[in-house]
Amino acid sequence: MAATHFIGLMSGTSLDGVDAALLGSEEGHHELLAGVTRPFPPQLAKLLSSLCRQPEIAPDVLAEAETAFCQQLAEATEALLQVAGLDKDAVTAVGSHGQTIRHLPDKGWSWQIGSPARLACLTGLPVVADFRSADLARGGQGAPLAPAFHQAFFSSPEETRLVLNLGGIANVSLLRPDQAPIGWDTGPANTLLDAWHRKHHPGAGWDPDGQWAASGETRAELLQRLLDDDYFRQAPPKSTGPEHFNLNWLAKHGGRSVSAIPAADVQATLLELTVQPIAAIARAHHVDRVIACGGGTHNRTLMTRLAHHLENIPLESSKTQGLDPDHVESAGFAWLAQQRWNGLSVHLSAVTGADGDGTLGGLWLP
Ligand SMILES: Nc1ncnc2c1ncn2[C@@H]1O[C@H](COP(=O)(O)OP(=O)(O)OP(=O)(O)O)[C@@H](O)[C@H]1O
Ligand SMILES: CC(=O)N[C@H]1[C@@H]2OC[C@@H](O2)[C@@H](O)[C@@H]1O[C@H](C)C(=O)O
Repeated sequence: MAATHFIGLMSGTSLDGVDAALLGSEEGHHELLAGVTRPFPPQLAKLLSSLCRQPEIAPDVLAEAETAFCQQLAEATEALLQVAGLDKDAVTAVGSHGQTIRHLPDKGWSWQIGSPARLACLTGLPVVADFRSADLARGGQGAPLAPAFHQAFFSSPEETRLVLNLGGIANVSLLRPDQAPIGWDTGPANTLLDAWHRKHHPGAGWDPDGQWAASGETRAELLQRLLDDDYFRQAPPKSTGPEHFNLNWLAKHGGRSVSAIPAADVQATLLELTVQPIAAIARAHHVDRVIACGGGTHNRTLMTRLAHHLENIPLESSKTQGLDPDHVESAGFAWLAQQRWNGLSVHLSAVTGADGDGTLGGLWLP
């Protein structure tokens, strides 16, 4: 069978830009052939961030953001093809996640912008998009979707593996030999760390290498207050987003100590809030290995603290398995596009709690 090429586009909850991946597949074997990350122009990042936070959204502002966002998706596709040295005729389709503006699965919906029809027109390529709606319509959370791809790419017949995405939100996939994957969002990964850092270092996107967090001291009482949120206790299926974990949440759950202690101590405590629930999951499921991806893998303090809490469980970057940690999510949407193109069901109901499995996403032709 000849090799096929699918492109995946993802821009996540961190609102840092578009990740694009080119996935080559041949006889069930998948390979990341190229990946690019294009930061959003600052104006667009600001606009998207306000849409994600504002309780009310004006249609004109939304349309403006969506149009500019689609342009970024098309430019990322173009840049990817150039880096890969591939003619677009060799690409079967583009899988486009879109930008999540709201994720409220308990109300039965999750909303991603990024008009697939416009993108198909701009790129001249078929586009597969709207990956979450069918699962939500079947009563599922509509997230996380990555566990199916993680199973296809990272599973082992001998080992129980935990694949961990450290984006704005953290999500895990538990891959056990000969079993369907399960997975869920564990809570915040970088979203609170970024927001708290930005509040105290205006203009700086994130805490480089977690240096500020490393300069602070974890406050056990504050950590316990934050861990008392029901989300951490809730059994899967579950998914979340910055709609829940944001600075208002921190103020509400942290109480007076958030403003009374040094800001660096709050950052150190938020870092523990990210790593401790994840490590507890890995230990409880006796996993043989944790494979990490997402931007948080670049935060050395976060990775060091996670390794500490994992005790003797090996922690490695997805790079050691042949997949750049910055392109796992986008590669996942290339893979999901391939499943949809081939009319294949994606087995995610054990993850999302949907009534059953089925195809995910719709198809837009140029
Ligand atoms: N050098 C670094 N030091 C510290 N943090 C970093 C570094 N590089 C990236 N990050 C973190 O990674 C985040 C981006 O991660 P990523 O692109 O995986 O998130 P996302 O895909 O937008 O989120 P999600 O997976 O929730 O949708 C940044 O916002 C930042 O917090
Ligand atoms: C609604 C939404 O955009 N959710 C994202 C977010 O980012 C990480 C986590 O929360 C995960 O649930 C999901 O993304 C990945 C790609 C997923 O669906 O698996």
